[in-house]
Amino acid sequence: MALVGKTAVVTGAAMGIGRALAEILLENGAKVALLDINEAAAERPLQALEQHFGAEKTIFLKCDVESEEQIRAAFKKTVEIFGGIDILCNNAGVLNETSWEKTISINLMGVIRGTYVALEQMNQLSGGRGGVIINMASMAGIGPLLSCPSYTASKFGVVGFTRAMAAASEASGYGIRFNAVCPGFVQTDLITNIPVRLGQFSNLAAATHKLVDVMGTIAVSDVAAAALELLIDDTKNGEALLVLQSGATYMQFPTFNPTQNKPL
Ligand SMILES: NC(=O)C1=CN([C@@H]2O[C@H](COP(=O)(O)OP(=O)(O)OC[C@H]3O[C@@H](n4cnc5c(N)ncnc54)[C@H](O)[C@@H]3O)[C@@H](O)[C@H]2O)C=CC1
Ligand SMILES: CC/C=C\CC(=O)/C=C/C=C\C=C\C=C\[C@@H](O)[C@@H](O)C/C=C\CCC(=O)O
Repeated sequence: MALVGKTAVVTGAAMGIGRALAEILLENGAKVALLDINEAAAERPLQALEQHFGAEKTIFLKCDVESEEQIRAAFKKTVEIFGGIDILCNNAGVLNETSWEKTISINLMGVIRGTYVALEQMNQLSGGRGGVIINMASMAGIGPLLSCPSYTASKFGVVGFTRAMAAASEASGYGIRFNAVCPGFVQTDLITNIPVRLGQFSNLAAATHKLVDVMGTIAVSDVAAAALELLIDDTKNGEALLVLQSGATYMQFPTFNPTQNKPL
């Protein structure tokens, strides 16, 4: 799908990976609605994006992905201003093992809420234009991160939800592709103050820092570049793209033959 003239919604767009996603979408000619709970944090990045790409190409909408009402209002405003939605990047997420409910509500349920509200606008079966939805998972959605069990659960859920939605969409004719991005450690605020973020698992902070040292970190631009391939390539549906310092790799998952109930 060519991005020129398309409309994208990015959640958690005020900083980090979400801001990088917004930038690469704008660089490729899309209009972008930047959604975030943190309006103050979005102010300066938005000014910079407006100066570079033009104010007519971007809007910021305050939105808490824990609220279906706020998501629906933001999507409605986006359609009013830009005429429709072609792309959704469910990116907002937190790392907070002290409050596992919050982690699940934002990281997993926020992706599900955003997807289901977006279907009301994007699904070709209900008059939408179709398009593509990218869900920001993590390498911790491919393999468990011992110091972050609830975060890991949220990201495994994002990968599973994405792959199931991709299959449902293809079988039903939604005209929407669904793909997950699974980065390793990325240089953002989310991986600062790790011990505080680990809550009852803070005893595993040293092991986590060691993993960061061994695996290294990547830049937000590396994640955005990997996501771009999933946005543009119309053959990509149901993928989980692992993004590490060594590059991006499409994960292979076992397929089961229900009649034999064992991996093929
Ligand atoms: N930083 C990393 O190492 C990795 C991050 N990820 C994922 O990437 C996504 C983005 O994370 P980062 O850019 O690293 O973090 P970040 O902390 O830099 O940015 C997260 C953004 O989401 C926003 N946000 C938080 N809760 C929200 C809510 N309820 N509603 C709306 N917006 C909300 C924040 O205000 C912030 O602007 C997250 O889903 C995270 O789990 C995945 C793999 C690695
Ligand atoms: C402390 C920072 C936490 C959250 C940010 C985030 O999402 C970073 C995740 C980065 C790495 C996660 C690594 C998990 C590693 C273990 O699960 C190992 O079992 C390896 C996992 C998968 C290997 C993938 C493959 O098959 O090659």
